[in-house]
Amino acid sequence: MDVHIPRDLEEKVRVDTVAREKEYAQELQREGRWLHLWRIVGQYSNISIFDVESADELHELLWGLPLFPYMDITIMPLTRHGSAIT
Ligand SMILES: O=C(O)C[C@H]1C=CC(=O)O1
Repeated sequence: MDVHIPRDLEEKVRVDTVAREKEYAQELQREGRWLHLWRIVGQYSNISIFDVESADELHELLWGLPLFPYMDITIMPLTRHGSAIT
């Protein structure tokens, strides 16, 4: 996820949206649906791993992100590697 918040977005709206994003992201982590959340060093971007049942579920989850209107998201579906031991 690459975040591009417009520079002219009202400060109050930006602060509120980022706070709601954090709350939403932490709730999904507590639910076990957002397994990993890593910052890409030096960028307002993250690498995330979700555990969802379907593309529809992921779609709904991503649309619910308060920062969604300001994000470019690339999706890479993963499946378990046959040689993985964990
Ligand atoms: O900061 C980001 O990378 C965007 C987003 C993802 C989780 C969160 O709290 O904010």
